[in-house]
Amino acid sequence: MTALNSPSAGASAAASPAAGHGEGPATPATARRSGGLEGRVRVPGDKSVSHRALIFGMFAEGVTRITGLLEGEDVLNTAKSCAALGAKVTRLSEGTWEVEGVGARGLSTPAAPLDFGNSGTGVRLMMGAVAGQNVTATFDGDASLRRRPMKRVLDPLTAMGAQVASAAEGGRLPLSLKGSTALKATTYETPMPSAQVKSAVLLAGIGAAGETVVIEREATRDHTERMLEHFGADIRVEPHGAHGRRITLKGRPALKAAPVDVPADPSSAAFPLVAALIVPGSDIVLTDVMMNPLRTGLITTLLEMGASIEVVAERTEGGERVADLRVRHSRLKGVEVPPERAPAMIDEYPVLAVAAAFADGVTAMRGLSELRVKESDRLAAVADGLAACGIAHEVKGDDLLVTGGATVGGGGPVATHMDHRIAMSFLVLGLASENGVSVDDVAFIATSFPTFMPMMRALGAVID
Ligand SMILES: O=C(O)C1=C[C@@H](OP(=O)(O)O)[C@@H](O)[C@H](O)C1
Ligand SMILES: C=C(OP(=O)(O)O)C(=O)O
Repeated sequence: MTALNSPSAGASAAASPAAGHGEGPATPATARRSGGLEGRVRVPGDKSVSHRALIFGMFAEGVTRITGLLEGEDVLNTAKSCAALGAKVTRLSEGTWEVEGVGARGLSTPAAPLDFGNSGTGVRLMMGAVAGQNVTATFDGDASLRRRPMKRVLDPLTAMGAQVASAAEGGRLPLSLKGSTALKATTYETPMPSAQVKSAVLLAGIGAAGETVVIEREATRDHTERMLEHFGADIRVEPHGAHGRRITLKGRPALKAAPVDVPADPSSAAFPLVAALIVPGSDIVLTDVMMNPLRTGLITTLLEMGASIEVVAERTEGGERVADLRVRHSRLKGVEVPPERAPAMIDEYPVLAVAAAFADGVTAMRGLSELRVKESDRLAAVADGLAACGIAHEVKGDDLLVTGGATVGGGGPVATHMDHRIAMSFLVLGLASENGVSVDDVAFIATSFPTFMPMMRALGAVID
C-alpha cells in the first residue's frame, strides 16, 4: 500500500515522477510483419474516467474507492496533484486506489508546482478544479504540454473570476492560477468541441454560487457530467440544436464519495482492434470495452468500412455501457468520415489512418482541426508517418485523405513527436506491412497504455 502523501511515496513505482521524457535518450522500436493475432485481452482502464475519478474523489466527502484505474503516467500525475492539493491518495493494489476527499470547498495551496507531464486532460481539468478554491497553484508539464493552448480554459475561468498570476507567452505553461471563493457562475458556450474545456468550466462551477451552464454545439464525451451526478451533484443535461447539449450545474454541491469501476479504454482498445483487422489470420477478443456512444466513432467508421467487429456481450457496468468485442481480419473499403463524428473518435484518427492504408480506395477524414493541438500536430505527424511508409495521402485544409490497398511497404523511422498515439499507430501499421515499420521513440506510450508492448506481443505481434 502506498500513500502518495507519505514521505516515502517518491520511492514507489506508482508514484514515480513522469518528468524527464523527451529529455533523456529516445527509445526506438520496430514492428515487423506478424502472423495472425490471437487471444483475449483487457486493455487498461479508461484514461478520461481515471482522471475524473481521482478529481471527484478529491472533491468528495469520505473515501472513494476506484478499481481498474489506469496506472499510466498521465493519470499518476493527476493522482500526485490531488495529493498535493490536500486529498489522501492511496494505492492499495494494481488498479485499486482510495481517495480520501477534502470536500467541494476544501482544496489547499500546494507546496510546489504541479507537474502534469504530457497530459492535457490532467492540467486543464485541474485548472478548473482550482479556479473556485482559495488556492494559488503553478501548473507545468513537459515540452509537448508547454506548447499546447491553455487560453481555451483560461478565458472562461478568468471570466468567472480566477486570476492568471503569471504565464508563459500566449497563456501557455508554466502558469500560476489564483482561484477565488467568490467565483461567478456563468453561461459559457465552448468555441470548439472540447470535453476538457467543458469539464474545466463545470469543475470551476463546483466552487461558484448559482448555476453554471455549459453549451456545446457538438456533444463531446460526457464523463464529467456522469460523474457529477454519481457523486451527488444537481446536474441537468438537455439537447441543444442538432448535435449539441446544454449542461446546467447547481453550484456548491455537497459531493459524497462514491465507488468508481473504470471500464477498459476504447481509445487504447483501438490499437489491438485495428491490428487484428489488418493482420491476415487474426481473431481476437477485447473484453470490457467502454461503449459510451460519445466514444465509439471509430467502431462506427470501421463497421462502415466492412470490419468484422462482433459486439459479444453488451451490458451496463458502473453506469457505462461495456462490451466484449470479437475482431477478425477483414478486407476494408474506403469511406467518408463526416466532420460531426470527430468528437466521438478524436484520439482515434491516427490509427484510423492506419486502417485506411489497408482499405481499398480513398478514406476521407473531414474536419480535423483539433488534431493540430494534441500532444503533437497529429495531422502533420500522421501525414509525415504515412509518407515515410510509402502510403499515398493528401492533407487538404483540415481534411486527411488516405488512399489504401492490400499491401503496404512500410519503412520509417517515423517521428513520434512525444506523442503516444503516433507511436502506437505506426507500430500497428508495421505488423501488417511488407518490411516492418520503425518509430523513433516509444517512451510516451507509458502515458496512456503502459502495457501496450507486452499485450501486443502476447497476441502474437513481433515488436523489437
Ligand atoms: O476530456 C477528456 O478526457 C479528453 C478530451 C479530448 O480532448 P479535447 O477536450 O481537447 O478535445 C481528448 O482528445 C483527450 O484525450 C481526453
Ligand atoms: C489528446 C490526448 O490526451 P491529452 O489531451 O489528455 O494530453 C490523447 O490521449 O490522445
